[in-house]
Amino acid sequence: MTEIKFCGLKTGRDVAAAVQAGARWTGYVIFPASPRHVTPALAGELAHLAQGTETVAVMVDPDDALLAQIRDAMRPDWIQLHGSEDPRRVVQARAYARQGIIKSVPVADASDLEAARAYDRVADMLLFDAKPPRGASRPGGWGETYDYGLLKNLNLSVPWLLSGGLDASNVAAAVAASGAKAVDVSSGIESSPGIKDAARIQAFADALAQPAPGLT
Ligand SMILES: O=C(O)c1ccccc1NCC(=O)[C@H](O)[C@H](O)COP(=O)(O)O
Repeated sequence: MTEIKFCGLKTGRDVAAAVQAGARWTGYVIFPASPRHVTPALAGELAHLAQGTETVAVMVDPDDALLAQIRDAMRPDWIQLHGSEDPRRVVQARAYARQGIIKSVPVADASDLEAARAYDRVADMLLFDAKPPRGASRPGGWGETYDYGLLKNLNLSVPWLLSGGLDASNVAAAVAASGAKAVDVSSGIESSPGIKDAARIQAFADALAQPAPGLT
């Protein structure tokens, strides 16, 4: 079974839909420039509703004060570092999460995968995401795709998630191409930036329950 992280949840309704669809992880973006931004206090309330899921605080180069704020308000299972945090900073941030750190790695071509090696065994999980468009105001959540097959046969010691431009129409093929055991999605389950759609959330989960196109 492919595990799912539904990311960028902002309302109790979003959380209920993600739980109903069988989310393993629910993600909350704490980054004011994002259309998915929630305050630490709201992230705490939503995480409380997300019973049965592992909660993820998604942050971009957070300082210690913000990490402490999110720890106290939300007590996240995971902190996803989605900025330019180096391996040393990943180790420091670990103290603020109950289970560990997910480090994002932006991918456009094969050379980008080398960067992931520096975080293997340093982060507890990796998340391979598309590189944001040039000049972007935030590092994730753009619905950009890349060649998911680049991830096939990655030899890493830690688990990883496939992310970037996934939706119900392409996720099964992306899993087949990459060999991913877990996936992350945000804009592919929205009707417009920051507005989650319960039907798209369920359709995404349903797509993973079907055989990939071309496979029987
Ligand atoms: O989603 C955002 O707005 C965001 C802002 C700042 C940092 C990270 C952000 N998202 C991180 C995620 O984990 C997204 O799910 C990931 O980038 C994939 O997004 P999408 O291509 O839209 O599915």
